[in-house]
Amino acid sequence: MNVGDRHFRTIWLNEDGRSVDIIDQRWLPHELRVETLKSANDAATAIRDMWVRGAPLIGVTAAYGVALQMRTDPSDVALDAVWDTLHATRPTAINLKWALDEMRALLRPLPEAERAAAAYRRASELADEDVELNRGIGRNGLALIRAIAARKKPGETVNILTHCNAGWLATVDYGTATAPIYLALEEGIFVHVYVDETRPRNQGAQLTAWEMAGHGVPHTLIVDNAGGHLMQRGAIDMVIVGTDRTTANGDVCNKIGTYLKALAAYDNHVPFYVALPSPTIDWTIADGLRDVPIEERDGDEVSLVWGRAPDGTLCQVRISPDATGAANPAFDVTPARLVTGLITERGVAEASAAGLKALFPEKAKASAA
Ligand SMILES: CSC[C@H]1O[C@H](OP(=O)(O)O)[C@H](O)[C@@H]1O
Repeated sequence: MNVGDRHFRTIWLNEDGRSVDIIDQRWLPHELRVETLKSANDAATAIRDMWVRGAPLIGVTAAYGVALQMRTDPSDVALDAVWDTLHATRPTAINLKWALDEMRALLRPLPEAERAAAAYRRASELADEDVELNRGIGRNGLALIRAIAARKKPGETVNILTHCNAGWLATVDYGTATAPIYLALEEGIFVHVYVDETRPRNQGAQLTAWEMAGHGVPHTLIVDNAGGHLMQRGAIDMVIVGTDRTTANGDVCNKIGTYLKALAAYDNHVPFYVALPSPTIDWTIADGLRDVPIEERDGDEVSLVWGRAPDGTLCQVRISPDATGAANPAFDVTPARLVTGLITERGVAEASAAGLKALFPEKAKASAA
């Protein structure tokens, strides 16, 4: 997306043709910092410590991490070791394993001398494919926004709530939940986005709000607990969120707090959509509550908050007593029954095994549902 007059992706090959540049998202919205990953371990750190985050972007970063390793040591042992190292960084987003499996399946049969070039090529392809998948999600989600706009009076706004950041910063470009919003704005539809701050790391307040402001999308930051209140008062026309792993029967794992939004939407008859590229579907599991691993992150992410001090410096402040420990589950699971539809690159699927198989028939045999 454009940042000022410069187009950015979230990750790209450095001009040296070997290292990999990323936007280090920890410092947004206050500073746009680019970091250079020079090794697979750098890529692992960037994923684990959330310099980059978001399921599709995690996958592409891991793919480049494999390429960085193949340039250093293209052996089978190194290939397996880097798969293990990168896979261990974060447990929930299925795109991580999907990308690592893609890379290993490609590289294993190749002579070692050919592996580095093939790995960089494939990582670049995965990045480009992500952009195209998101464009497809955008087109399919746009139709839903158009339909809501058509039921409104001329000039009335379509009010959309989103949780966390499933924007271009969570992918290589365009985003998943935000792709339809960007297209709606470009089409002249009056859209407005309520942005959940999304505690504890505030991906909404820091990242989604930054994206919306940068792209000129009218938006309002709200605390996570305000969404139900707004839905009760008819202020929300639809909810669009992303996902880190959706099961074969449509259970949706996403940032903590998503389930509560889905409950409020269900109770207030607000359409609740989930935007996802097909690599985010885990066809091997059906029961999300039972089978999706939920990442438990450091409690300090709850107790400490980053921000800009009055003197302009970035700092962390503690918001709870030193003696108070904090629990920090990073994701929750929304049962398929609460999901209105899954916006994919191939169309909008019912959140069910049948709905997903109808759009992805080639996955039917592999489906656990
Ligand atoms: C398009 S995937 C975005 C997804 O990833 C976020 O999690 P995190 O920031 O911890 O990587 C969040 O669940 C978003 O919905």
